Amino acid sequence: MSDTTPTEAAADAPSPSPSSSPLSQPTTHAITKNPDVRPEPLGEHPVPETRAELPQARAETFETQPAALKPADAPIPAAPPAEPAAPAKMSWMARLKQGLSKTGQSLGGLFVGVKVDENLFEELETALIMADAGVEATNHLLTALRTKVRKDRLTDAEQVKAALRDILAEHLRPLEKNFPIDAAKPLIVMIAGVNGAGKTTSIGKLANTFQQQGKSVLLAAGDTFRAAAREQLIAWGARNNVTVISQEGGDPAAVAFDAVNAGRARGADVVMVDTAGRLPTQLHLMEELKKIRRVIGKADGNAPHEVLLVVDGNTGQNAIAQIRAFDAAINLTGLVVTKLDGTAKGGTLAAVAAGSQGVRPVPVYWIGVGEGIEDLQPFVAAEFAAALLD
Ligand SMILES: Nc1nc2c(ncn2[C@@H]2O[C@H](COP(=O)(O)OP(=O)(O)OP(=O)(O)O)[C@@H](O)[C@H]2O)c(=O)[nH]1
Repeated sequence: MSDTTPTEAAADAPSPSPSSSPLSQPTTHAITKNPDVRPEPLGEHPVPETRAELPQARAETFETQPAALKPADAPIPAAPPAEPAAPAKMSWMARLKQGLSKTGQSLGGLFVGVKVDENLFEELETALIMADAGVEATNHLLTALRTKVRKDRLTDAEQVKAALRDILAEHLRPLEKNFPIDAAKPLIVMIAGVNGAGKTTSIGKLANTFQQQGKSVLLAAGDTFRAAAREQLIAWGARNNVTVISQEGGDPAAVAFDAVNAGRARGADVVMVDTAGRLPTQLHLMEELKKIRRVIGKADGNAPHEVLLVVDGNTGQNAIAQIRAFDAAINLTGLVVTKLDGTAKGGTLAAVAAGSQGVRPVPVYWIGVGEGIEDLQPFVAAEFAAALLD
C-alpha cells in the first residue's frame, strides 16, 4: 500500500505522542524496557518516503528479558524448537465437538431414529438456518444432499448424515489454507476485529504456535487506547518470551511503523500488529485502521503481508457483515474464528464459504477452541464438518 499521494502521506504521518516516560523506569511484570531504544517523541518524525530514511524503532520496547548491552539491531534469537507436544488432538476436537454440539443438537441429532423423507429435509433446512448457515449455503447443501440421496438410493438416516458431512466438508474446503509463515522475513501480520472478538488472546496463541515452529516473534501493541489491552499483550509477550513494542497513548500507526522497523532490524521472523477493537459502523475508527495499513506499507512496501480479521464464532450472521466491512476497508487475507468451543452458530462458516450476502470467502487460517494458549487449531474443513455433525 505504498501508492499514497503526498497529501495522504502527510495525513498518514504518525501523530504526536505524549512525551515518552524515562526509559530507565522499571515496568510491570518483570519486563524491562530496552535502554537502547531512542526516546524521541514519535510525532516529531513524519513517515519517510524511502527506506533509506527510515528511523530506528523509537516506541518504548518491553522485553521479557533484560536487554542491557544489546544493540538495537541485535537479532532476535529464534525460539528453540519446542519439545514435541503430546498429541492433544482428541482434547481440542472434543472441545470443538462439545461447542458445536449446541449446533449439532439441531443437526446431528436430527438423524437419530428417523426415516429418510421430506420431513427430514425440512428439519435439516430449519436447523441449518438456525445455525446461521444462511439461505445460500442451506440451499446449496440440501440440493447436493437430495441429489446424492436419490443417486445412491440412500435409505438409512446414518448414511444421509455421512453424506451431508462429506458435502459440508467439500463446501467448506475453499476456506482451508495453510498460513504462509515463510512468505517474507519478517512476515508482517496486521490483526483487526470488533471489541472482544479475541484478538489479543489469539495473538498470544499465534505467538506460541510460531515459536513452536522455531520462529522468532515480535509483537506491536497497536491498541493504544485501552491500557489494559496493552498490558494484556505485554503479559502475553512475557509468557511467550517475545519482545513487545508498546507506547502509552499516541498513534497506533506509529507503533505499527516502529514495530515493522524493529522487526526488520532485529531479524524477527514474524511481526504481529494488534489493533484496538472497533465496530464497522465507527467510520473514523475504520479510517484509522486503513491508515495503520498504509503506514505499515511505508515501513515495508510489501507489507502487511497478512491482514487477519478475528471473528467471534458466536456472532452468527453478523460475522458476515463484519467480514464484508473489514475486507472493504483493509483487504483481508484471512480469518481467525474464535470461541468455537461454545457456540450454537456453527453454520456461519458455511455462509462465508457460500459468499452469503456478497461476502468474499476469505480463508480461515485458524479456529479458537478455548482460552488457553494451546487452544488454537488450523482450520480443517473435514474436521470441522465432522465436529458439526457427529
Ligand atoms: N472460550 C473461548 N474464549 C476465548 C477464545 N478466544 C478469546 N476468548 C476470550 O474472549 C475474551 C476477549 O478476548 P480478547 O483477546 O481480550 O479480545 P480482544 O478482541 O483483544 O478485545 P478488545 O481489545 O477489547 O477489542 C477473553 O475473555 C478471552 O479469554 C476462544 O477461542 N474460546
